[in-house]
Amino acid sequence: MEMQEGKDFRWFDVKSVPEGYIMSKELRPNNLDSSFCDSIPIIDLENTSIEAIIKASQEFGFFNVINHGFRETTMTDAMNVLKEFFDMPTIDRSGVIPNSKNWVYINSTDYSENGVYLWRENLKHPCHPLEKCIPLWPNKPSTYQEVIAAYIVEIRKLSLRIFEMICKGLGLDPEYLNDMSEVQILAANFYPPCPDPSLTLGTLPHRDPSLITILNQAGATDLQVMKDDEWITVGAIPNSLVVNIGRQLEIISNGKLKSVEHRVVTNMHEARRTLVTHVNPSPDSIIEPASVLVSESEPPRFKAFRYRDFVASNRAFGDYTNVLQNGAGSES
Ligand SMILES: O=C(O)CCC(=O)C(=O)O
Ligand SMILES: [Fe+2]
Repeated sequence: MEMQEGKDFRWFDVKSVPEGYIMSKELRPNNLDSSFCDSIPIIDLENTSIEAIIKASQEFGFFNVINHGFRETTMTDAMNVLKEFFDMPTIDRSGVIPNSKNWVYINSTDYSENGVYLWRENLKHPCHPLEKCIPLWPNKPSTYQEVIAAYIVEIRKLSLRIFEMICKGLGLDPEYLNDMSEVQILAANFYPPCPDPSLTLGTLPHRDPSLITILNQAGATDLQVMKDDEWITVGAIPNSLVVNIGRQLEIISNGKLKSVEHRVVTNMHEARRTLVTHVNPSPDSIIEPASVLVSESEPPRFKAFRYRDFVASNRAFGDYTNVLQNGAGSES
């Protein structure tokens, strides 16, 4: 990071996209006007049916949840502390301690995919067991630990409600998913404005390695989901949370629920900040199609594996698997 005349210049303070950030032709979003749409289903949690959640999870793999029961301040405080974190001088954000049981802050040029940098900065840390993890999180801004802990507690409650409905809808024991899951990882992203969004990506197309992921995009757009071979943009609904089905839940449901590709594009005008919580199986759980969903006429479509092995062989958390998967609770 260069310091000139006392100002903390940052990588995105540029008039054109530096070469290192230009995606290959196949990955570039090119025309971003075509696909605006807010048609991922909206689930009003106080007034919904189990069928609506199952249908959304089958057709889109994504839904937008409103009336989720969060106190509004829990959401806004979390987004505010995130803004403060990413606005701090670079030196205060640098918490990368490879292979330690700690948090990682990834500047755009610390990490490249396919040799190209993503247009984002990223903070990740483990969240389970919560009490042990909290003191290891960033302590600048000074309210970070307290505010994010309150957010994680609410996310856990929400994930339990959603899991119970999904279990009922699939015909599983209502506790099936609750018993095997934890809010394990928080990923906070900062996507600054970009001078040419047709050339860059904030996040490459991927499917989540989680059971479900709960995303707070604070009313911003730029998240796109693959539907019928086209990218559709997830609309901005104030105070909503975006839920998506991860690969593990697709497998447990024997393919009934879909884990769908998504990506983040950039925009010229406004920074996007997101708080992403991955609700994952515990590392030693065995993932396989639930036995009640398998029969002679519906054979298992996936083989059983240990979640820990899935993470390792898919490099599911990139270069930081040790830090993130082992977390504070692990002996290893
Ligand atoms: O930041 C976002 O909007 C999405 C990030 C994402 O897809 C992920 O962390 O899995
Ligand atoms: Fe994702």
